[in-house]
Amino acid sequence: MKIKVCKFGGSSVKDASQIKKVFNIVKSDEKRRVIVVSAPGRDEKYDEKITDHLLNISTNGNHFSEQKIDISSKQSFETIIQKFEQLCEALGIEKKELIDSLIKDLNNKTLKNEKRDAFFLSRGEHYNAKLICEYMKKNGLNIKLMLPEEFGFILSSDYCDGKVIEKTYLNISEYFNFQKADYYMVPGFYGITEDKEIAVMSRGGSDLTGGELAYALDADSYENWTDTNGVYEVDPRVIENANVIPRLTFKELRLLSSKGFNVFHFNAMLNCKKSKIPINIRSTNNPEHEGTLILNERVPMEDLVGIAKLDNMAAIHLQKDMLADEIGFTAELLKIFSEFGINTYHYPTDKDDISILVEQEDLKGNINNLRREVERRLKTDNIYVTYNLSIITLVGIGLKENAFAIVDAITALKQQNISFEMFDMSPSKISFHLGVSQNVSDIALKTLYKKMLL
Ligand SMILES: Nc1ncnc2c1ncn2[C@@H]1O[C@H](COP(=O)(O)OP(=O)(O)O)[C@@H](O)[C@H]1O
Ligand SMILES: N[C@@H](CC(=O)OP(=O)(O)O)C(=O)O
Repeated sequence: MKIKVCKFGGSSVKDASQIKKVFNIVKSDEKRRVIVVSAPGRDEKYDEKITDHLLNISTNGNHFSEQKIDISSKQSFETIIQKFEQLCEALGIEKKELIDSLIKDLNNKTLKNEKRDAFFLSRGEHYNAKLICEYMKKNGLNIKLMLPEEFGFILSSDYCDGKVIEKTYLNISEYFNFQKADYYMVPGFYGITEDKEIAVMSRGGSDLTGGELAYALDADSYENWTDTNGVYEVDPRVIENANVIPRLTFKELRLLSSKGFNVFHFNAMLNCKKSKIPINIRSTNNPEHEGTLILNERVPMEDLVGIAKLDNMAAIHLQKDMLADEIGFTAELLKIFSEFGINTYHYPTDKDDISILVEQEDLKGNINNLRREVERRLKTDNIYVTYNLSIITLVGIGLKENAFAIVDAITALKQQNISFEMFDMSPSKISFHLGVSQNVSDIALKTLYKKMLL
């Protein structure tokens, strides 16, 4: 029997009643054998994720104070202990050993800088998996806890942005052999470096753990359980009552999730795509719903499947006469951005101009030096920046056959008097991007949704 790997996100394991739902979901399909869990997410009482509280302790309160959130490191410590105590009590788990060990970890004084952050960040998944595994065992499941540090989920030494190392796949296929247990429980998000130190992947990284396990075990499918019925045509926080997209290709979801659909970590699907393992995004709160199925291919019934929006972007405009004739100009420009560690999104260009779209946050404290460096190396005539932009991305493999869809989009915006700052079509012709001022971005999204998807 081919098994299913199931990842339950923070919202699915945030409290005892959610964990009970997880247990029922696991039991209701005999293929669901490998369970990946996140740290507890936000709940009715706590506005911040346990993972953020952990980072707040590691950084001595800086993590929240930088975001102007008034929670001290001591308060984070108390919140975490309270959360795990409550979980143990509500699930009937013996708490002393787990809480003592958690307190010991949270008092760690030996690790420094990134290694310390990574270790603290990982503790939410570590203890939540222990606890949920205990609960499932107590309720009759023959389940074994598989810790990344024990079976060898090996990451590169970028402690807070670790990348999976090839050896991990061999380790998984060797250890997950179902000889001593029927089910395996794995904490997501973290792994261990070759030097045996804890590292984490990027935020949202439990999705990655699930994707890598599904790939290494050649799973039947990878189920990603969250708090929405699937992937909606537009962000449900901006537009209520949008439809769930039943089927999407990997490419479509990758484009949408890199442009604002943060329902799923877009790197988590790379290997599943390679092995044609379908990903099913489903709701723990509504397991009857079939959710969204992500596949290698699908036959498009429509032009457009989804519209994503990415806020807090900035465009850096550069002008220089005949820059397009200078071989290597764009390459050198992008090199400068990469030297500053700034990720670039789009770069519409013309004979004398080029604009580079970046995340606004990345310019903080960098912009003056960046400007000087560009002027020095590329002798530009003028550089200016437009802040507070939003990128609206329209995606669908059907668009390839109907590029005129863009006419409908622009007409709809014109009728609402919404002008746009930038337009760009992807080379694959399955997505196009519109840059609008952020203060009209919600209304622009609603307008496009009504015209093109409703
Ligand atoms: N198009 C979309 N479809 C579904 N959810 C979306 C979309 N865009 C953004 N989201 C957000 O993604 C959230 C789920 O992701 P996340 O909070 O990481 O879940 P989890 O806790 O399960 O890992 C949803 O609650 C929703 O607010
Ligand atoms: N807990 C980690 C990893 C993760 O994947 O979480 P979630 O499933 O809640 O997105 C984070 O907050 O980044």
